[in-house]
Amino acid sequence: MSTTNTKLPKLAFIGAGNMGGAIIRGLIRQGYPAELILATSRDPESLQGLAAETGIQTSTDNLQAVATADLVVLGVKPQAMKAVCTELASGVQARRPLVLSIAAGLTTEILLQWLGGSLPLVRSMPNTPSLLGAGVAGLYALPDVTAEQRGWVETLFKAVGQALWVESEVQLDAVTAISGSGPAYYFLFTEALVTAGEKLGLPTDLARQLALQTAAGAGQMLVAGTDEPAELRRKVTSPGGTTERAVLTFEAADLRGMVEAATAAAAKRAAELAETLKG
Ligand SMILES: NC(=O)C1=CN([C@@H]2O[C@H](COP(=O)(O)OP(=O)(O)OC[C@H]3O[C@@H](n4cnc5c(N)ncnc54)[C@H](O)[C@@H]3O)[C@@H](O)[C@H]2O)C=CC1
Ligand SMILES: O=C(O)[C@@H]1CCC=N1
Repeated sequence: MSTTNTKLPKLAFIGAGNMGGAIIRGLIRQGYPAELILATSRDPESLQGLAAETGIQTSTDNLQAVATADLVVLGVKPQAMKAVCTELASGVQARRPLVLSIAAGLTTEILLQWLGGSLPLVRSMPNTPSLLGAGVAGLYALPDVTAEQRGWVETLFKAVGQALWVESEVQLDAVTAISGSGPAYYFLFTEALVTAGEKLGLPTDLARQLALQTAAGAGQMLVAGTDEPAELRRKVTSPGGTTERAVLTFEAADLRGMVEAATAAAAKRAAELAETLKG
């Protein structure tokens, strides 16, 4: 990233916890100028730590933070969002920066209502592998977001992984169900694999190492993209062999049906969250 480009936007992160902090660290790693990043938080100690590590500016005054920003990142928990948006409303309506929400569930309609009226707004759904630069985020922009502003948002998320746009806002509930919550599904499967290894007689540490490295290796093969997931599976599955028995057991227990039911429940919950928090 060019550090001499005068068009780089000035960023204000309102809430710099796990996710906001990960994006800030990613931007700094990519060479984004620290003096163009300001972050606020309710946790002064972690904010000081982040500032010492990255050289960014910090403040505990949210309104002051947005007063000079081109892009305001709303990085607080969904439950804290109403209070934060209401506090920011006068500042963002006066300055009219691009606003980016990373909160699960909360719709653009609700956010704009809390922010005091229309604004250029992007909703996103990142995921926790962003902490390691291996995230993926689904993004939805309101029609008045400019191409340049879309570019700013892509810069942010590409600093911690991939950034993919969706056409309609309702698709973000599906993104939440697949990739937002998705890391937890792989962690759950890995937990189950460790327990199964123990039950088959392996020491816990060995079962753990085998399961973890298998997850990492399989993940690397998937993203290498040389074969589709189904083809990769077929290549492990020797006819009449061990994998075939295991896969048939999964299919007989309707693993695919379980995945569909689980992700449908997550998507439904994303929609419910918005209703619950609307207040
Ligand atoms: N954890 C996950 O897997 C994912 C989380 N998200 C979303 O990211 C958002 C943030 O989540 P995390 O980073 O995990 O939470 P976190 O609790 O680590 O960070 C929240 C930050 O907001 C700050 N904060 C709280 N109230 C504030 C206020 N009034 N003014 C300024 N700062 C304030 C806290 O001090 C903290 O720094 C949430 O809205 C969540 O829905 C999105 C995708 C995945
Ligand atoms: O579980 C949740 O509600 C959040 C959104 C996606 C991941 N964590």
